Order: sequence, then C-alpha cells, then structure tokens
Amino acid sequence: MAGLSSRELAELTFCNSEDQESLYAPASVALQSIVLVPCVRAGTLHHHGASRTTESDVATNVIPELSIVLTPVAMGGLSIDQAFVQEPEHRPRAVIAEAAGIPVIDLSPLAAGDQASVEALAAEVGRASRECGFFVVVRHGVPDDTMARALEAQRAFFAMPAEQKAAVRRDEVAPLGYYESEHTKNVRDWKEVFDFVPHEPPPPATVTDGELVFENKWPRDLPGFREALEEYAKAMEELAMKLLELIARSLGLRPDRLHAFFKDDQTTFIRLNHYPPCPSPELVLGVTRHKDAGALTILYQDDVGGLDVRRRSDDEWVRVRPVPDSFVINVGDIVQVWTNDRYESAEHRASVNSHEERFSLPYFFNPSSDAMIEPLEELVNGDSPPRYEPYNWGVFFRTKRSSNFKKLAVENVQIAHFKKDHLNSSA
Ligand SMILES: O=C(O)CCC(=O)C(=O)O
Ligand SMILES: [Fe+2]
Repeated sequence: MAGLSSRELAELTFCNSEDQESLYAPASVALQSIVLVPCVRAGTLHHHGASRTTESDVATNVIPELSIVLTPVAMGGLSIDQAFVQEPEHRPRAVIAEAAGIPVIDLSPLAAGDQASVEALAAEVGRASRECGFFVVVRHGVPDDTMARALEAQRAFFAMPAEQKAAVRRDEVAPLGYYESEHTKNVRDWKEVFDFVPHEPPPPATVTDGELVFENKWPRDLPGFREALEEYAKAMEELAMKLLELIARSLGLRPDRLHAFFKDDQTTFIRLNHYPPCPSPELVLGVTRHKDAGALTILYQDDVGGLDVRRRSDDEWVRVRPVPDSFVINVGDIVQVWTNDRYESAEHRASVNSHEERFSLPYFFNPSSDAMIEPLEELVNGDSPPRYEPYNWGVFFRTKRSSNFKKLAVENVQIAHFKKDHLNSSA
C-alpha cells in the first residue's frame, strides 16, 4: 500500500466474495495483520458492494514500518496474514535487472542428430550449468498443442470455485492435489498450487507413521483436465531425459550414465502454480527464495514475468525475462552433489505483482526414492575429494516436503547438512 495517494486509497474497494476470502485467508488462519485488499483483476478495481474505506480509516491504521494498513475483518476486506510477510532483508526490491545473462539454448541439434552438434550443445549446457545454474531452452520439441491444452487446463482449474478446489486439497499424508498455504523457508507463499505425479506408485497396504501416499487427486467436473496434464507429463519426461543426457555428456560421461537413478519409482512431480495479484507485492513472495532439491526443473512460465535468480557474481536478484515458447531449466541440488559442486543449484524465487495474475508450471525431475546421492565417482579423485556424504533421496524428500505444510521452528533439511565436516564452514 505504500506509495498510494490518499485519492488512490479512497478509490480502493473491498471484495467480500467468499471464493476470494477463502483463497487468501482460510478461516483457520488467525488474522494478525490485515491489509486492505482490493479485488484487482487485469488492472480493474471492482466494487462488490462491501463498505468503502475512507481516508480516516486508513490514517488511523497505518503501521509505517511494515507499510501495512490494518482494517477490521468485519469490513469484509480480503486479508494477508502475517505468515506471508517476508523479513525486511528478503522482501523483493523494486529494481531488478532483466537477466540478459541467462543463456538461451536452442535444442534443435537433438532432433537433427548430428554427433558434433550434439556435443557442442552439451558443452553449452555444461557452461550454463556451471556459470548460472539456469538456462532457457527453445526449439525443444514439445508440440504446441500439448502446451496449449496443458495451459488451458491450468487456467480452468484455478478458475473453479474454492469448494471445488478444496475437494482435491492435499494433506500431510496425501501430499498431492490442491494447496493454498504452502510455506517455503517457513514463510507462507502468495500462491495456490496443484501437484500431481506422472507415475503413481502402487498404494501401500498399510500406511505407517510418516509415510506419504502419492495418489493423484483429479478434480471432478473438469473435462479433459487429467488427459491434458498426462499428455504434458509425457512430453516433459522425454525432454527431461534429453536434458539429463546432455548434462552427462557435458561432464564427459556416457549419455545414459544417470539413467539408473530414475527407475520405476521416480519421485518426479508436476506443479501448477497460480500467483494471484497481491496488493502488497513488496512485502511478500509467490515463492520464497529457495533452491530446488531434485535433479532438474523444467519450468514453463507465462509472459507476465516474476522469476528471479540470484546472480552468483554479485548476489543481485535478476529477473528471468519470459521468452515465448521456451522452458526455463535449472539444475537442482542433486546435480550439484553429483558434480561435486562443478554445477551449481542457484537460489531463485517468484515475485508477484499488484495488477496481473501469473501462471507457471514446473516439472520437478526427481530420482527414485531409494537412490543414494553422492558425488559421482568419475568426478572425484585425490585432488578433488568428495565434498558430500551420501544421502538417501527418499528420506530427504519426505523430510523436506513435510516442512512445506507449516511454519516450523527448525531449518529445513538441505544439502549443506551433508557437506563433509571440514567443508561446512564454507557451505
Ligand atoms: O513460478 C516460478 O517462476 C518459480 C517456481 C519455483 O521456483 C518452484 O515452484 O520451485
Ligand atoms: Fe523452484
């Protein structure tokens, strides 16, 4: 709200639509700090018949250091719980350079199959993974109509009434489905998501304590949704294997060197992200700064923009400019460990804005749950000893996921915890 003139504040109207109320502030959440939230859709302020604010309402309720405007719940305003508010040092700053530095890589040599061009392509992927941890791929071979169907399904899902989305809500035992209260690094994200797995494992005979049940929850009354996303998942699987082979080649390994990690019980999952417009984008994040824990992430983002990557050279946050018909690829923590820190899993986050909703669609390419992750033996030697202790991916993944559901007093599990003792101070 900071920066709005009193006239603009007086223009704001409140929305008491039940859908939106439950989207932004579930009844179970204690309202500690409340922000006046207009119903903003595509730049238009709608009036939904609730009371209007006045300058005196606003003036008496401003907390200058948080730039938060308090208003009684009874006014029917939408609200942001304190759980969304980032610590001052992690809030997005207004000025972020466009990431001209993120390499854009043309994957068409893969289709042509010429050996020398594939090697040159692998070298490009290697350079990008080493220098940035992020790159954008174009001419990737995913059919346009597969993309179009998936994106339409994504929009249709989030446009459903809250009760229909809640019908496929995930919980701590069954973590797939809809969720609007995810926490990253113990701060609540300004987003709603829908998660599913391309390959459902067989259901366990009995669910033991702490075990997760990866069963997809498909919404009823949304014809074509499941089919569109299953088709998308297949296309992603093909692309992910190609990228994995390029990564292996770029390290001087056999193209199929990493295949065995991705056997039948792969823990890969796909997430549909929806970031609604936010009245105070300077206080929150759609996804808090984090590194992806898996092997590779293949992210589709729409043309709104909001993905920021922490640049290694100066620690600045830079925006990854949306490129039409592309995917953003980032190497995750597992690739960092396999390569013994040659490739880096870069920190990133999603910023939101006050006027436009944003959609993104990540495919998290993750190994089988029994995979042991450690530096690849071909990449370590006397001069370059392993920097990480081996860890079991399934246990790591489960521990990490359970922390996404709520604010915890402890730090999430991360690969730095597996750094060899003598290296820990530099982790
Ligand atoms: O939506 C985005 O741009 C990034 C999402 C992301 O980093 C994630 O879901 O892990
Ligand atoms: Fe991410």
